[in-house]
Amino acid sequence: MDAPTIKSKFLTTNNELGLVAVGFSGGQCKPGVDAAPMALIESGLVEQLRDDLEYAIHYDGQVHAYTELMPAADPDHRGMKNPRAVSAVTEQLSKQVYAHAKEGRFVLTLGGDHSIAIGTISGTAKAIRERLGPGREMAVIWVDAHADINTPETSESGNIHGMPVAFLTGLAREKAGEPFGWIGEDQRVSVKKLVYIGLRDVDRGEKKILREHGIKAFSMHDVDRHGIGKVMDMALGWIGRDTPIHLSFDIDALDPMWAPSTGTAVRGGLTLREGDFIAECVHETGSLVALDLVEVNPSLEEQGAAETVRAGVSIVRCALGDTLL
Ligand SMILES: NC(=[NH2+])NCCC[C@H](N)C(=O)O
Ligand SMILES: [Mn+2]
Ligand SMILES: [Mn+2]
Repeated sequence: MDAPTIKSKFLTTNNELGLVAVGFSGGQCKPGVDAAPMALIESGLVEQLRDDLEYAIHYDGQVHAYTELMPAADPDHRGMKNPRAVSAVTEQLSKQVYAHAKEGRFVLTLGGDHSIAIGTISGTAKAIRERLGPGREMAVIWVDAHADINTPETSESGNIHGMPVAFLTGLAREKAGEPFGWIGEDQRVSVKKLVYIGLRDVDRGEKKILREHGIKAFSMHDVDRHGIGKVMDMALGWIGRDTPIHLSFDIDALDPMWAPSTGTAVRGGLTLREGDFIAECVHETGSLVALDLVEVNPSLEEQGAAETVRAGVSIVRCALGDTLL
């Protein structure tokens, strides 16, 4: 197979990829999502990226569980569960992702629950700001059944995987000394540069936030009305050309028919092809600088675990330039 021709114009090295495997589940309550990176890697993802898609892969060979960072005690804070654990993991992950992005590598992070995006997006946002200079902001495409934009106060669950976007946009903030006080201005992204695709289970408080801040969101209703092709044109049009893109893909954006093994499955989702198509379109922009794949939980719906892993591998391949022909 020929090497893919489009790789990101924002990377200094056109085929180098930093891979971070994050075996962390503390942003929600169900064990098992920490096993996803190993399951994805065991299914041959790394070899496929190296041999089929011709990336030079920088990977430390570890699934990070960050056990050395786990606090002895972690009482709730502003209603958040495991705040210090999630904070410690995401702060460390942010440095790892930043180090890859700073070298001009594409950064692929395999989660883990979606709280880890606090680490990944803060890391790329900082590196991109430094590399492109002031005034150049990164965009985020968040593909998910959920908006994950609860503040600690609006959240009904206290699970931090439902809050990463609030911390990353500064809608939720903490002071120095509080768990998420480490997130600095240079690590945040603008609500104007955020686009959602696939939403269908958004909490009441989140809907209010989306409305009040004019956040661009394409729900499943929009996908049904316009088709995924038009939705992608609109989503990418909103972001504009020449803006680096971080794609954060929650596998629960897909319908449980294709991805049943995930902690908060919601019916009425994207088909496998629609998910792959989103990833293909984002790749085609030539602006993709990082990808997260999160919320695969091989221990749930064991019948469907292999299929869910396969769906995850497919999304990653498409985002990294795999083509059908
Ligand atoms: N990353 C996810 N799967 N998030 C699900 C979030 C569900 C719900 N909105 C909450 O705040 O708890
Ligand atoms: Mn979700
Ligand atoms: Mn999510």
